[in-house]
Amino acid sequence: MILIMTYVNSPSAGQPGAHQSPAPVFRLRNARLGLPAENRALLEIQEFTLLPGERVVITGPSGAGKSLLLSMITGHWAPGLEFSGTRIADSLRIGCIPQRGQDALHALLPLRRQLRKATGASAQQVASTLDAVGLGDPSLLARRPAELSGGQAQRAAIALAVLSEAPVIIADEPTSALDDRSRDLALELLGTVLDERQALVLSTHDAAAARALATRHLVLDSGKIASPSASAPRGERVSA
Ligand SMILES: Nc1ncnc2c1ncn2[C@@H]1O[C@H](COP(=O)(O)OP(=O)(O)OP(=O)(O)O)[C@@H](O)[C@H]1O
Repeated sequence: MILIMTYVNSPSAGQPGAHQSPAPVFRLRNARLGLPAENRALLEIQEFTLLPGERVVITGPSGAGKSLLLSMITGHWAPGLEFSGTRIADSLRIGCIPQRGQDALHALLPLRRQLRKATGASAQQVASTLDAVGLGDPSLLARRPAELSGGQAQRAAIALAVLSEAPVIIADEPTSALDDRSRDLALELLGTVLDERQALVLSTHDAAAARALATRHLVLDSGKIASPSASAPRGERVSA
């Protein structure tokens, strides 16, 4: 499976202006995903702006629209759904950390080789990133994804996201398949190894994830953002 998805680009979100704040990497305005056959909206987002380096955690009850919001960001939604509104992306690249790390990885290629192939990163970059996520053991590097534990595969998926250098990383319930120890490690890594310019949007049922990571916490309910959403200054976390 290819981790780095491409999607149709729109004109840059960056607006030359007097403000010092960085240009957004992604924006939605008056965005709606709906079922035209039933004339029904599933998700309506008036405004969502993502800045470089933000760590946005999305929570909300089952069916609230968390996965649909992530699909609005990637630009890939299920057949039969219709998007309307404005969707502005500043880059063609987006990284994805799925629920199961194995789903981000090519099933047949050894770990180190596939990270180099998928990202074009140097051997040195791959080695240091794998080391940073705790996969520096040489015996792991030659393994195929099926030969990794769930936690190791998730850390490999995080390494892939880092090496992709994609400005936006989405993660759909990335800790839900992990035991407590692997979950804590994956959260810690997400908070530390992503580049400070990479923006992360993570959906979860896990309040600990929101506490550990979020510089902004969005709560979705019934297909809408339940306001107000909490946010913290750059470099700080919000409590969920
Ligand atoms: N392709 C589709 N066709 C029809 N309805 C859909 C489709 N995809 C999602 N929905 C509906 O949209 C709503 C939001 O779904 P979504 O998967 O985004 O919820 P979620 O918050 O991610 O839930 P969960 O926490 O259970 O994963 C749900 O009511 C779901 O049934």
